[in-house]
Amino acid sequence: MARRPLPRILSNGSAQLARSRELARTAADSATDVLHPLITITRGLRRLASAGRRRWVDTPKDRRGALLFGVAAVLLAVALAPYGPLLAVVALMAAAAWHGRDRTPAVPAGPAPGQLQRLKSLYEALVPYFAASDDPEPLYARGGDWGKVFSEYEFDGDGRLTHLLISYPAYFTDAEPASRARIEHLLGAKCGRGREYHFSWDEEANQLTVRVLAPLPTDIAAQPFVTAPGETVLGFTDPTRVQRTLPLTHGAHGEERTDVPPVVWRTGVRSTEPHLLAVGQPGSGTSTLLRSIALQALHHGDVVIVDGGGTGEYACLTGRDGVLAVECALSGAVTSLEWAAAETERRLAAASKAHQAGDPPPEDTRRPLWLLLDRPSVFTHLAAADDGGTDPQALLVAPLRHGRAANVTVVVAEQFDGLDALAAPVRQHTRTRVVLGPATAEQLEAVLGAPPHTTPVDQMPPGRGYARLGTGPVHRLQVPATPDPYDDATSEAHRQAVLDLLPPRTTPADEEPGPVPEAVRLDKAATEKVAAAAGLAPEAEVSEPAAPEGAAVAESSS
Ligand SMILES: Nc1ncnc2c1ncn2[C@@H]1O[C@H](COP(=O)(O)OP(=O)(O)OP(=O)(O)O)[C@@H](O)[C@H]1O
Repeated sequence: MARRPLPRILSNGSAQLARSRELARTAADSATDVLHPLITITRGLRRLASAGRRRWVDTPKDRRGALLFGVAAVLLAVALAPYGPLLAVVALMAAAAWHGRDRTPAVPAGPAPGQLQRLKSLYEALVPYFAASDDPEPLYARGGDWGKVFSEYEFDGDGRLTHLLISYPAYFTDAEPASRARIEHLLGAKCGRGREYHFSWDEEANQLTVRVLAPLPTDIAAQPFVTAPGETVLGFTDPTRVQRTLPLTHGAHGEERTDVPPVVWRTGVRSTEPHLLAVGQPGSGTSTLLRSIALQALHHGDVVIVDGGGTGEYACLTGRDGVLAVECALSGAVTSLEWAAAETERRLAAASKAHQAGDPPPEDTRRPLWLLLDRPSVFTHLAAADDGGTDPQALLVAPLRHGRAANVTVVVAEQFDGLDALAAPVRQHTRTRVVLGPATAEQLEAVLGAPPHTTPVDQMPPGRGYARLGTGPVHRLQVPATPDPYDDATSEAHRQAVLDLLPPRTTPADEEPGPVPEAVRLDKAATEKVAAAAGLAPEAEVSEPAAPEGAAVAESSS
């Protein structure tokens, strides 16, 4: 069957359209070239006129007459002078041309020579990772065109890259973490060490965006944070993934004000990750994080602290309103956690009775109770050494499992080498995770459950690390400086910031335990261990769970 020819408009209409568009564009370009001097002079006249108007408006009313007279005299002189009007017009045009010139700074045509060298070497470094020998049109090839793959780039004043958009071939295995990690490692090294980079992979468009992250602020001290009940600020992060900001003071004496994106952890009945595990090397700042959490928790709740480190880092909290116990010894830890387990069950039973009766949960089940455990693995080892000794972690099962409904929150801080000693329920129920201080990629992934999207930094300041709430994104984190105010090395401003946040003391002055020298504390722990080994009864016994409000301070650190 013979094919009917396509209608004319369909066969060559679009070609004609394109040709006319091209003609119109050329005509417009030529017109712009011809009219350019006219456009410049018009713009200049407009600018001169508006400058004259401004001058007139700025002149005080009593001097306007003199100004008008001056202008009229000049005009008269010009009009009477030979060739005056002609010279005046020429001068005016020259002034207009000068003022009307285009003042937008010329955009550099491309990168400076040093920057070009960096881009070229980065391209060459990526070739082995992104090239395939059987690709007929390779994006990456030795001596290839870097301009095709780096569509956006920015440099800082020192000529180092701060932003880069990289295109890569579709066959690159960007869904595999190992492949991504190789590229991220290479880019981190080639773009300059000592800075942190954020990588954002767009698998659909086959593009990778690299951004340099500004360092997180390290001079933010503990302070009252503007949060709702049930919210705890773990620290501060980048604005990339967190939209909310907190108004804060910072600087050596808290003299500056700033808005910083926080990592906010929600606890309580509606929380999906009601317990927290913080891990780090010794000295990485996990105790500081626990202290920061305790100071925030004390606004609305009660706190029990179990300190396996035994260095008295929580002594400042002893005897304060809402602090039910600060335990540094195994027997005290067991006693307090037995009480906490019983209290959790009591709260559950009371709440369920109220539900059945159609009443709201009783008031004494709603006040948040916080169990903060620093290095519980130490007590686990001590309990194992004591034949038949109770492991405090075993007492955490009820608070961990039912804490959400009973308003009981468990926070555990542990060092990397003590992670193996953590009980299964602790690992299973602590779904908010924090890693502070230096950590390998494997350690980060093991604790957080996902790798961070940023390169590790060479020098980790104390309190710096990563946080992940449940299955959410991994955030960079800087914990607010919340030092032990009894530590001599603490700066006066930070010490005062913590002292200002401490609740008033509830223990009478003569019973106040006060800060205890480390040697005494350790002696006591050792004595108890021996006593327990000899089958002696623990020194403090709490059989009934006391009501949290106004509860006596269970003190084992004095
Ligand atoms: N967020 C922070 N900001 C400023 N300094 C911090 C921060 N966190 C910790 N530090 C400082 O780092 C040091 C160690 O902190 P911290 O005692 O909290 O670490 P740790 O992990 O508990 O170590 P350890 O278990 O050995 O005591 C302290 O001198 C503390 O002041």
